[in-house]
Amino acid sequence: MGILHSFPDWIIQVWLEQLGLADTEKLCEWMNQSPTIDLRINPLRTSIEEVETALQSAGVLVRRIPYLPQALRLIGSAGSIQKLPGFREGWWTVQDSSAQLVGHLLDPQPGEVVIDACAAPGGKTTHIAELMGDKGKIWACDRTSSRLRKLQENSQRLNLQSIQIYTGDSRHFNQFQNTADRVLLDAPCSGLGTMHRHADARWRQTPESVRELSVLQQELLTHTSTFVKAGGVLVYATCTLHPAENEQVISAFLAKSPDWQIESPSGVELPDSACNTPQGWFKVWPHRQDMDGFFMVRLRKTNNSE
Ligand SMILES: C[S@@+](CC[C@H](N)C(=O)[O-])C[C@H]1O[C@@H](n2cnc3c(N)ncnc32)[C@H](O)[C@@H]1O
Repeated sequence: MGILHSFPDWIIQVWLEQLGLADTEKLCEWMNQSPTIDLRINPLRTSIEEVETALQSAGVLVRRIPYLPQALRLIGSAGSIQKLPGFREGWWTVQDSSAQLVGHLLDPQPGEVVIDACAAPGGKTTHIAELMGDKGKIWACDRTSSRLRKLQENSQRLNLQSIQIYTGDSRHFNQFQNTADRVLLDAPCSGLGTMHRHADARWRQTPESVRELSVLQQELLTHTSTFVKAGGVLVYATCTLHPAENEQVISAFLAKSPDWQIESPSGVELPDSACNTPQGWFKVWPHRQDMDGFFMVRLRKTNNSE
């Protein structure tokens, strides 16, 4: 039981209800390990083979990651990330594997209009641009301008042209109604799936802050869903493992939105045990997949909706 005490009781309770004791202990052990560093290769600038060779020549060990043909995991200490070969050239971005899965679930196509409603600092926006071959239009919205500056820097470093930035609250944008082929809502959340990356994160949130986040998430989902054209797609994602911010947000939305349904992805590979929810949403438990905790679901607006 010792390892459980390194997390607040209410968080342990949330996990015990979903996992049982033995699995919760494994999750806590995983969350107490040092975080791994994954790279997402920018295929518009280089190839995974070229990055592997450059890193190995600099003495950095890497391995490939199942399910993700453009991803590498750094093995052991790599020193300063920004000094590694290929960083300044825009060959790659640091992004955990589970966050990379979100872009694949969205599955954006060249020439489409995509709205990234909570975009900064742009890990997923830049992935979307790469997946679209930098062809099409991506509206990157966020209410935090300091984080949007980071997004601007990242897209310049990666030499991406298709991203247009909007500062503001995505619950109040009115100019995007029925304009997007796809919307990504990577919602603000309690971050219970990434606590190993932020030393203070496990103490920062409370049950009350989770309740407030859940309300914000539902408001964001309700409004940003209106951005999607009939027949289009919305992916909702968080890096938390709290049902009140995930399953319950989606269930509440679907209950009042008859023109929306969950869609199982085709042509997208996700780790098996993360795919296996009967409801169709994906939950990445870190200790099972060896990647950050994530929740993601693809929703489709039916063709006959306005
Ligand atoms: C999980 S982070 C997004 C991470 C980003 N998608 C990425 O992959 O780099 C959530 C973001 O939501 C933004 N945010 C929170 N509330 C918002 C709102 N009402 N409207 C727009 N952005 C919001 C925060 O500023 C934060 O940047």
